[in-house]
Amino acid sequence: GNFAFKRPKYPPGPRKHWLLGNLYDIPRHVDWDKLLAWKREFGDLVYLTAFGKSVLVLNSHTAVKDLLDKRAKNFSHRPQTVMAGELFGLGKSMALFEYNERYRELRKLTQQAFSPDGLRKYQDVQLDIVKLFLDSLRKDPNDFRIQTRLAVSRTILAVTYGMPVKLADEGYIADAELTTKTVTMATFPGAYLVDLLPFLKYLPSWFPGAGFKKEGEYGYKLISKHVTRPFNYVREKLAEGIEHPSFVSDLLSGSENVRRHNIIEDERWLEDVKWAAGGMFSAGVDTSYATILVFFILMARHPDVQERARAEIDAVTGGRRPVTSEDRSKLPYSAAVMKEVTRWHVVVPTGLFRRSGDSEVYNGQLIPANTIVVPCIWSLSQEVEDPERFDPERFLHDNKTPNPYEYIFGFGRRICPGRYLAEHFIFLLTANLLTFYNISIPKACPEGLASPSDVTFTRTLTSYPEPFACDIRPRSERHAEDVAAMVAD
Ligand code: HEM
Repeated sequence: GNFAFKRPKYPPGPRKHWLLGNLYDIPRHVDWDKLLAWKREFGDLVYLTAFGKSVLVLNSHTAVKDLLDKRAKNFSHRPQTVMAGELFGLGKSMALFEYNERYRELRKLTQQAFSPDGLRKYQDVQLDIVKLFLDSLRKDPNDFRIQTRLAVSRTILAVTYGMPVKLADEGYIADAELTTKTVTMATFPGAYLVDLLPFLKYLPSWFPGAGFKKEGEYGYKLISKHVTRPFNYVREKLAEGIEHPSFVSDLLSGSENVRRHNIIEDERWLEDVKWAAGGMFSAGVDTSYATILVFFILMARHPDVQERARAEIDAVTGGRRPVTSEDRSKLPYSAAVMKEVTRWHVVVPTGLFRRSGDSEVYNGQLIPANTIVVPCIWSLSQEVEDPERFDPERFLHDNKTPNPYEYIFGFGRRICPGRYLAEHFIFLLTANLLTFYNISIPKACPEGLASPSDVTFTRTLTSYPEPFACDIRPRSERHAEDVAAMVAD
């Protein structure tokens, strides 16, 4: 036979321009409509190339499982981006860390610290933060977006660094916000020209057009400070013999693994833990915040769902005390609501991109080395009946509907380590919100704010609703008093 001359077959994709390849097909925004159109046209795998770079979009549960789970060894790398990874120094953060032995050690300990067991010790502080949140809505309900973000930020800082709420508010959150903004801008591949043309990084920063280098230097300083300051806070406390439970103190002092390997004072280990911790804020705040905002929107739009969830909660708690972690297993309808919220609008629609290490043949098709792999979580979320309908019922009777918690957090060895924390805190905040407040569509929206009934979503790596208004009122005078009393003592 002539099999020796067979040319490799690449997965299907949009037709390529003779010179530019798919340059103009590669979306500049996270465009889920286009991704879905490709899925309809080309199927589970969609392949694009431009300038010797290749991109593979994965559109089905099977494709994701086959490549990211079963062939994890080859598909757990991240793309290397010059701006974020090199110039900003973010290559040291967990989300961009090179997939190697050092990463795996760090990952293992991180997963222990953020496991349901490891997180139990933060239940009280999370509830305290939720109470402050509820109280803030009593005082100024129109501030709900800022207050949501604040509650999530406080939680991440409390769990990562053991930082008390007051200190977090005064010293750290503003800093962290600025840093997150800078990081976000730099992490969408193609956001900066230097990521397409990496040799540009060798230009001196005074060179015309090399503004990105100045930006890089500015970003690097900003990020280092943001990462170092709270880390030093924990180390100082540890040196004074004060140990607030936290992710960092777990990794620096508590873990048996660390003691066994005698790496506590290893400079490199300190550096790794510092950057792993530093990345939690930008990875955890945006995503959790966006999810809670989607919850507000869907509750305003679906008063019947809201009422039913509330009735379920009241039946368990009596409706006068805050919902706690222990109540969670007794609230199946509320759990279905949260699943459907996360499915209905996937806040990380394209997942975090991966990269293939070596070339690989899958179902007879060639995936070259260094291909950027996009696990299209949005596509997975649409594999249900009538995907645009918001319907928590689909998780109650029909257990054939895939559980969103098994895909919205990513896959395999790089799956989101913060998933249990996110799930738990979002449950606590939303269940308590329903216990004490009614959420509805406002009669009129202030200038510049959309209504929950027609709000649109940003087409960014983490996708949020555009600014919107919501009508949020205590269920009764009595509920308002209960909230006030909760924070008084
Ligand atoms: C609703 C909330 C959240 C969603 C939807 C979410 C989603 C994701 C996704 C899709 C990934 C990519 C995983 C992959 O490559 O397959 C990821 C990674 C990551 N997430 Fe989350 N996340 C959330 C909350 C959090 C929180 C609260 C934290 C921290 C406390 C966190 C920390 C991280 C980190 C460090 C990574 C990088 C993991 C690695 O590359 O090893 N996330 N997340």
